[in-house]
Amino acid sequence: MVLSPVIGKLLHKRVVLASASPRRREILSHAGLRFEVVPSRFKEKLDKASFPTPYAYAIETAKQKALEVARRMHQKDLRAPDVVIGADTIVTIGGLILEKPVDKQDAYRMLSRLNGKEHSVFTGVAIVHCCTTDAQLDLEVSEFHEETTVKFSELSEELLWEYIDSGEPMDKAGGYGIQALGGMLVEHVRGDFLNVVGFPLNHFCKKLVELYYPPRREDLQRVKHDSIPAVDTFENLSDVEGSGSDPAQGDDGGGHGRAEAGGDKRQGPAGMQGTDSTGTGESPPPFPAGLLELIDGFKASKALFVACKLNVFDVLKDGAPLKAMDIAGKIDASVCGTERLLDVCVALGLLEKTDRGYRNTELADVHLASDGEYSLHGLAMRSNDHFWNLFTDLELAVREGASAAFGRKAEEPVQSKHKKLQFMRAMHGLAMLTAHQVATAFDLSRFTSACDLGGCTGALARALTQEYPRLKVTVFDLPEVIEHVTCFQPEGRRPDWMSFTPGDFFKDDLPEADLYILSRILHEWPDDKVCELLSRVSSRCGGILVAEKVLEDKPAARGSLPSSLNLLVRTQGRERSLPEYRGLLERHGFRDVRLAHAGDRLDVMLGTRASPP
Ligand SMILES: O=c1[nH]cc([C@@H]2O[C@H](COP(=O)(O)OP(=O)(O)OP(=O)(O)O)[C@@H](O)[C@H]2O)c(=O)[nH]1
Repeated sequence: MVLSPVIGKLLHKRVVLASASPRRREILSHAGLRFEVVPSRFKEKLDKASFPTPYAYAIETAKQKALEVARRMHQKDLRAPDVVIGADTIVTIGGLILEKPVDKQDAYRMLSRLNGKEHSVFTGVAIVHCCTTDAQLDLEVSEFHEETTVKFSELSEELLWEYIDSGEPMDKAGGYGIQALGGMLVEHVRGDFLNVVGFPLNHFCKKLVELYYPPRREDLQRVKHDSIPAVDTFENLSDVEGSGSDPAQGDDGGGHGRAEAGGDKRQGPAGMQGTDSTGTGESPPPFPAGLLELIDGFKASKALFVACKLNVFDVLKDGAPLKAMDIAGKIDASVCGTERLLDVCVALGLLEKTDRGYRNTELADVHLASDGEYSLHGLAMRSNDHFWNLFTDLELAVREGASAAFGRKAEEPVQSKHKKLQFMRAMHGLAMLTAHQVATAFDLSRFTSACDLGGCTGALARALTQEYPRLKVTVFDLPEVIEHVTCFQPEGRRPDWMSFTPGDFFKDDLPEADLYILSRILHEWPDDKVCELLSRVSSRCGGILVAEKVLEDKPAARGSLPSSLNLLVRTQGRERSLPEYRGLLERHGFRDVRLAHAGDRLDVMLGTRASPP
């Protein structure tokens, strides 16, 4: 039985499910779809940091899975199937993406993170239409994602381990299977259940409707865009030639008068099948959803900045949900404006809306309230107050080059106390997120003293002293920075085991150290200044630890692009590749320069030299 008429549209096509997931196979075959299964060989190793959202990552992975199968099948038979379906399911919590656990400990880490909390499950789906002409493969990809929110009960350690020992978590995103034993861990689900299991069937059908029945212009006014047509709207939808009852063929078999001259044939994705759904003789291109999202991206950023500036996430932190009117009162803003801003924050995944009002998502609680240990509120504020304006000069910076733009409106002298603190908060938020990974990227136990040049609030220095209790660490930064470091220390006072020394690393004497650290410093400067700084440290130490996002050989990863433009509008510096960093370090006597990844946003290089006599 085929309940959904759009599934019927695929019945006479050669459909391939590019997935090894038994759940996806089951969901689609229960829906009446006939297909072959060809598991994808695509390695799920895309750089998560290079995607603007977790779902963009899931969509891209789904797409690559499907494309790999389409291309492989085409190569083998010189004929690809008509349609290849790929999917990828991920779990996100607190900004982290969880996939399938690699072992029991990993499953334990995942389930402990989810324990007692709410998280999101995203499935990205790609529907690839293939067309082979003269042995040439032409592919058209349609993609979408679905989000479902799942809340776990508070679970005991014993129960978690019992569940892990059942073996169920191992091949499941986030380490649980909601359809089986894992269902017992779940308190509630908001959204499509099957999406959690691995395939958002409902959205898939809507997408097929969009692809196979693009609305005619006159219908646009009366058909709600995203609804699945009722079964009686498209009766007898067989693709069999001469069936005579496809409404697209223009007879009256339930076709509801769609037979006008030049009417749409509604056979599938317009681009692939030359369908004329506009009546103008030209096929409309695929809907450029990603591009539109990009065009609107600045509005999303600004909404986030304004919500931070108005302290929306502070008002809602750890508290009961509040209605728009109450929030408006607390942030001193209009009710209608506040409500719109709150709804946008819901759409962006920063807030949740329930019958009782709005509340922070975990992401907002951890990163957007101003007082958390891992708060990025300072970074959002600096982006709003400083980078936003600088980016209005991007065109000029591109036309004239960094050196011409630099100095005109570039880096502001960090003048007022407010600005200084905002700068430090932004740096502190970023450093806190990566400090542990930078500190542990290499074994530094052979060094006895370290100096973090431009170490700002000492976030990295603190992580180093925690990792190497015998390491004596000095933070060296400008006097106007050192003046304010105390308020960033957890105990509200400077710790005894670290020292802070004020100075300018281009001009003043540097503290003696065995290891010099330059974290996010070198990219701020052009090569001549980098050389000046490296020659100041090279003769005095046994090693150098440099933390930067290293440009890869392939076209720049998306994650490093905004930073690269940031440097263009703001400084004369630039991001560099590993050979470039290696060249600079080797020129100053550092040998054996090694690279380690410290998470998605930062890489660490360690270079050593024979200790000075
Ligand atoms: O509650 C549940 N949550 C998730 C699952 C299953 O988890 C996996 C997710 O992994 P992925 O999307 O990478 O898919 P694979 O299994 O590796 O198959 P592919 O060949 O398509 O890459 C998926 O199987 C979900 O069904 C679950 O069962 N319950």
